[in-house]
Amino acid sequence: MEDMSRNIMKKTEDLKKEIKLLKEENTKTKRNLMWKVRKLEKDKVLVENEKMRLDREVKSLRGEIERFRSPPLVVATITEVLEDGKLVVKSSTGPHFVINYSRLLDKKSLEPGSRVALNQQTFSIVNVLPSEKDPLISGMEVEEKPEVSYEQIGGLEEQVVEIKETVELPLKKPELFANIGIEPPKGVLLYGPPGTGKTLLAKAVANETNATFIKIVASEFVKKYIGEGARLVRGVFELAKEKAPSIIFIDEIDAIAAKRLKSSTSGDREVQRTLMQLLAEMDGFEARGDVGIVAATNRPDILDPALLRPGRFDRFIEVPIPNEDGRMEILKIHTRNMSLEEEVDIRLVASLTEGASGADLKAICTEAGMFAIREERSSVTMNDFMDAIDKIVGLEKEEEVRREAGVMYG
Ligand SMILES: Nc1ncnc2c1ncn2[C@@H]1O[C@H](COP(=O)(O)OP(=O)(O)OP(=O)(O)O)[C@@H](O)[C@H]1O
Repeated sequence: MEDMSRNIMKKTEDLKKEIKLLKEENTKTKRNLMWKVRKLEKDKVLVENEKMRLDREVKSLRGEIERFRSPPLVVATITEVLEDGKLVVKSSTGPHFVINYSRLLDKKSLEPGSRVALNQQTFSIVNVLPSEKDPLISGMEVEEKPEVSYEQIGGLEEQVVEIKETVELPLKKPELFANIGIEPPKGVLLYGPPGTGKTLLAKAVANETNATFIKIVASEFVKKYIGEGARLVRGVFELAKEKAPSIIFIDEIDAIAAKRLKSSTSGDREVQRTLMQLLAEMDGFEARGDVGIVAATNRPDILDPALLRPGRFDRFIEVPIPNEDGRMEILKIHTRNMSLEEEVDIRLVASLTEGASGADLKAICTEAGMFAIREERSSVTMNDFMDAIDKIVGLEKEEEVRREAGVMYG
């Protein structure tokens, strides 16, 4: 009896153990299954995302195919807007058409001169096109009366007097020259290192004479508009006459007016043609008229003497790197509106910046201001200026090393 009861107990024990094991196994399996379900759910989301992405790609490729399949559109220019909701357009292939247009189009953009794209079969307007950009305009800067006055130019008193006499006076009082019986200079050449204020001087003259300032960068012209230089020069002079009084400022003139080299590539010939056109334009107009011509270069030594003959650029004004007093004047101008700590000694900044151009000094002031802003201060300290000098002078040195192969002005 006792044996039996022990046996039963043992069996019960074993069964309990087995149940416990099974329970544990069950929990494990459950956990595994849950983990698998979660993973599958994650995979599902990934697959769904991927599907969405592929759907989008298919859609965009379909659009692309559609675009390739659609017939080309005809470009036309509106010549007349008729009263009954119709337009007369001149297609780029020649003929004129009278067409209807959708009321959904912005009526304001449909005016004579606007360019539109037409469906080849139905001749309905598919698109109003942006106006054609004249390459002449994108190669030049045109400013009606620039906002630069002589007070914003530091350390160039003599140059200001000279430019007033040679460019401003003939524009303002041509009769003075006529009475005395002399021709004022036609073109004035400003020469000196980069960033010394040549553009500023030309802009200030334009401001003083209420003239339109038309700036072209000769090197850009040669690079961007191959084969078009001469036409563009003509265009610039035409525009200057149209907008008169005006000042034409030709920056980096050496790019089109370097001494003629013996070897002549097609690029050289193109530059030659541009220069010839410039000379022809200068020869063809009245010095006492209302267009002033100012050119600038860092390399006066390489200019073609033909350009410097009387009646062309026959006045030269040197715009040098400022001396200490000049630097002081320029620093005063650029710190005029800055909030400075009392300790800031501009004279010391001027004495520590030997060799800096006006543009460098402006950069030093801006950088000093940036140091203060970065440290969330509301005024600039002497330390900020010292750090700024280090930074800008350091950059200059790097630049010098990079340029070391080129022969520079001075
Ligand atoms: N004499 C100066 N007085 C005050 N600011 C100056 C002076 N020179 C240069 N600057 C500052 O540097 C900037 C660049 O000068 P600017 O464009 O006149 O030089 P640039 O001689 O025409 O140079 P580049 O030969 O590179 O065309 C000016 O906008 C001005 O802020």
